Amino acid sequence: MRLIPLKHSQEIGAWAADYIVKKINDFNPTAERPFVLGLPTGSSPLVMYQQLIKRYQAGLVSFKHVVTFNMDEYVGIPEDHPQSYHTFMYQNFFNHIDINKNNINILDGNAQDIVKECEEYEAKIKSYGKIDLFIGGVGQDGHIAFNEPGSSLCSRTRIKTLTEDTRIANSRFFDNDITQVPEYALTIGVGTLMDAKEVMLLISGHNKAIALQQAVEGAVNHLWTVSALQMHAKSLIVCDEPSTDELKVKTLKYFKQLEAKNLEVTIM
Ligand SMILES: N[C@@H]1[C@@H](O)[C@H](O)[C@@H](COP(=O)(O)O)O[C@@H]1O
Repeated sequence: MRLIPLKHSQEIGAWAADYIVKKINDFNPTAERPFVLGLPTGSSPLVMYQQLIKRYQAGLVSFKHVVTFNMDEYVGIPEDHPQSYHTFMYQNFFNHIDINKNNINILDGNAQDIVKECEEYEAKIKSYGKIDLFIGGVGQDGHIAFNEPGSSLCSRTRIKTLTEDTRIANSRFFDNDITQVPEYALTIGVGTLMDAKEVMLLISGHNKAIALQQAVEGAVNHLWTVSALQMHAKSLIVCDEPSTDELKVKTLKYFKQLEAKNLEVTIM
């Protein structure tokens, strides 16, 4: 695992955007060989999307040959609901870049046959081989996508019941009214995420400090599904200072030293 400790949350978005742009450009995607990107919603990736749009507008990157798979979607709210993840993605990203609409994949939370919907999502991901880079955030309780505490660390795309904690946290987007927050969501599984070639998480704010601590210093544990990343061959966490409040001083120093060394190698 690589940990990139930055000072402010704004820096996370710029760092992540630069990383993604480099990955896409190095890959040099074509229609026959697209770059496959896994994407999250939430407040954590917002600056990253803004920065990606800026880089697209500046001609630094094209999404023409990029295929995307979103992590999750609420069940039971219309696709055009202001808080659906469909709406979020189009408003904050897809409407502003040159992505081919046929290359966008988001789970349908209103599918008649949920099991089929989830199986087809998994099959579609597999049809591309592997997701090249999956980006995510983390919930305060350590969930990735909507893999709530106790989710199997081998889980695949399926329906999940949202915990009270998650519904309270997400009620800020629903007039602070928990009764408006859906009770279920479709989500990729921890196993689906782990299959990606690379995973990058964006973590900011003091309210995520325990989740980050569990991700980096805790034992691999289904109660903190984010900790599964310790078993991933190529994972990366980009975080800000407040989110590192629960890490040991020694841990933080160690990762900072590693990054300083990385920089030295790059400069040389
Ligand atoms: N399903 C999403 C997660 O994918 C996201 O990581 C989490 C944190 O969101 P935020 O970045 O707004 O704190 O919220 C939701 O639960």
